[in-house]
Amino acid sequence: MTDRLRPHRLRLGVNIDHVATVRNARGGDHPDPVRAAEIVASVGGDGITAHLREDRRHIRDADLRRIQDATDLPLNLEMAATEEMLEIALRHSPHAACIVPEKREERTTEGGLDAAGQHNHLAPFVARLNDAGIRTSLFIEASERQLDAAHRLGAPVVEFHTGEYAHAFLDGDSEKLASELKRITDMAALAAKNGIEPHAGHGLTYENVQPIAAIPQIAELNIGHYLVGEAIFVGLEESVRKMRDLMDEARG
Ligand SMILES: CC(=O)[C@@H](O)[C@H](O)COP(=O)(O)O
Ligand SMILES: NCC(=O)COP(=O)(O)O
Repeated sequence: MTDRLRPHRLRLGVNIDHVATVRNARGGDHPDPVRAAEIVASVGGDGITAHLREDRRHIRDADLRRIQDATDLPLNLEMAATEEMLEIALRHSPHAACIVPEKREERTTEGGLDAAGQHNHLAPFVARLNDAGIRTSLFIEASERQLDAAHRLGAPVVEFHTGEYAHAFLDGDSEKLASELKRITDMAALAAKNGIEPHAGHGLTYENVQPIAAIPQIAELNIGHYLVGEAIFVGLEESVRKMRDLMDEARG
């Protein structure tokens, strides 16, 4: 059996946003995120993730169709819960859409979506994406309250924001790291028990990925900034391949 057909293989979605960040720095068309998507496909990545931010600071509208045309890999579109983004998602019909919180002035996605506090706002977005056959995911903190809200909203997938875990790792705060890992581990088990597929991502690196990858219920990791950063030194093929190997090693 080839690796990609293994029943419980942890999927790697590669977020190519920051290839577009570098492109946009000079306003031209190099480096092209489409070329990155093709490389990800050639080295066994399982999906492409792209966050079309409202301010278009990296991925732009035209990139989406070009990515979809260039590879057969499933596209996971990260999007804010706005009418504009919903219309774009419905028009492009990606394999998956992950609803993320978005603040115009933030440097990156700072926390999880408040699915519990925004139930009434989010419900029509989840319903319309689900109705269109797009696998809807909510990018939430690993907490019982948010997971329960995702369940009530009818989201088939959640992605746990691993930013706090990644910060604790960087800070060398072993107590916080252990409690973040426990929180994600416990919530992954609860999600799976409730029939929700748990994913994880944000701030994952070669150094911190394995404890997260080892959580048995987690079906997919979405990793971007670090892989693109490493690619500057070793190339995207090599950075994706090494991440893949580390994930496989963690799963045993
Ligand atoms: C939601 C999320 O975590 C990703 O979108 C990722 O962080 C890349 O985009 P930004 O760097 O713009 O947040
Ligand atoms: N949803 C998380 C993601 O797509 C990638 O986050 P990062 O690795 O760029 O921090």
